[in-house]
Amino acid sequence: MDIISALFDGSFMPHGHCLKWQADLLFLHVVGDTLTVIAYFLIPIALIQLVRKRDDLAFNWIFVMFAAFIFLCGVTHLMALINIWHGYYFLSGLSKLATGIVSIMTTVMIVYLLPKVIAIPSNKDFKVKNEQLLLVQKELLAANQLLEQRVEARTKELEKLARTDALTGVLNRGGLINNLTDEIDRSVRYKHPLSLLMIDLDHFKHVNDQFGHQRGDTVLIEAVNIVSKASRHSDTLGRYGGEEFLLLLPETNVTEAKILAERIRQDIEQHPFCQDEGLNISLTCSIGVTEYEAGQTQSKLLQTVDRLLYSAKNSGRNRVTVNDDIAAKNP
Ligand SMILES: Nc1nc2c(ncn2[C@@H]2O[C@H](COP(=O)(O)OP(=O)(O)OP(=O)(O)O)[C@@H](O)[C@H]2O)c(=O)[nH]1
Repeated sequence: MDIISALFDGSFMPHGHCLKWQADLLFLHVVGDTLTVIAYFLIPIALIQLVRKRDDLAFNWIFVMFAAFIFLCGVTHLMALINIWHGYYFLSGLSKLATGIVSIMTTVMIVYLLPKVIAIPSNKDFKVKNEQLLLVQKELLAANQLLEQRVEARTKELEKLARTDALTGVLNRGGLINNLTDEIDRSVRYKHPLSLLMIDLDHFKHVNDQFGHQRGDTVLIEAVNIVSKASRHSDTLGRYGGEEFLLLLPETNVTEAKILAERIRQDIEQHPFCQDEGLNISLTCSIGVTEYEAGQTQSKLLQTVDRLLYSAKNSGRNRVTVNDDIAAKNP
């Protein structure tokens, strides 16, 4: 109770006496302290507002301590203002003590925090880091594009491999069927002729039996070269089966196809196979020739050319058999 009444004991000599109640001095002190009090009470409000709105700020509790310190400074100035007319020096001393304690605590905390705050990256650091990251992102993007190009190229390569006959390098059966579908579509769309040759080496089994499987492989490769040389770039050659090949001839009618088939037959008949290995293997082939007819299905077309090939075989081999019905329409 005594402490409380001592605190609010304003009976001491007011500070105005020290200033001799001189108006200009009073004016200076009153205006100076009033402005300081207003500022020191407003700054903590702003700091508390900042902490409330930006709870992500690092070490934001130091702003609260700073707000308390400035508020107490404001109280001290307020007391100085009051003490011009009243003598509340205990209360004034108490406010100074509180300000001192909070100031010291804030100072200690600032000293403790200083290295940590200095270590926080500056805007300039962030800018540099950001530029580095953008550069890395650019490099990653370029690497990704390169990777995508390589994957695309590799995929194309693999797709090509999947459609290629490993021994002869021409299309395999799957690839041939794909191309035939496309060629039929083109032929239907543009009403252009499309012919088909099915070429089968005669008695090829004998080559294998007599000269070995490896030489048989060489014969197949050479036969492919002969057919490729005889045909156009726009023609498509593929291996349909073991020693059976299919040649697709776009923009070619059955009459023209027959001429080509005959040339291929002769080229194979006249070619000395396996010459590089010191041999001179003679071989003939049989060829079925037909032309795509409007409305015909792909399987019907293949059946027709297959039937013609076997007709050539049955007629004694080493010959070309043409679909006469169509040939009659293309004299
Ligand atoms: N070397 C080799 N031989 C193959 C390959 N594919 C199939 N053959 C052989 O080709 C031969 C085909 O024999 P056949 O179907 O009796 O036909 P062919 O002997 O040519 O008789 P025709 O067709 O009736 O004139 C078989 O001996 C198969 O082993 C291959 O990739 N390499």
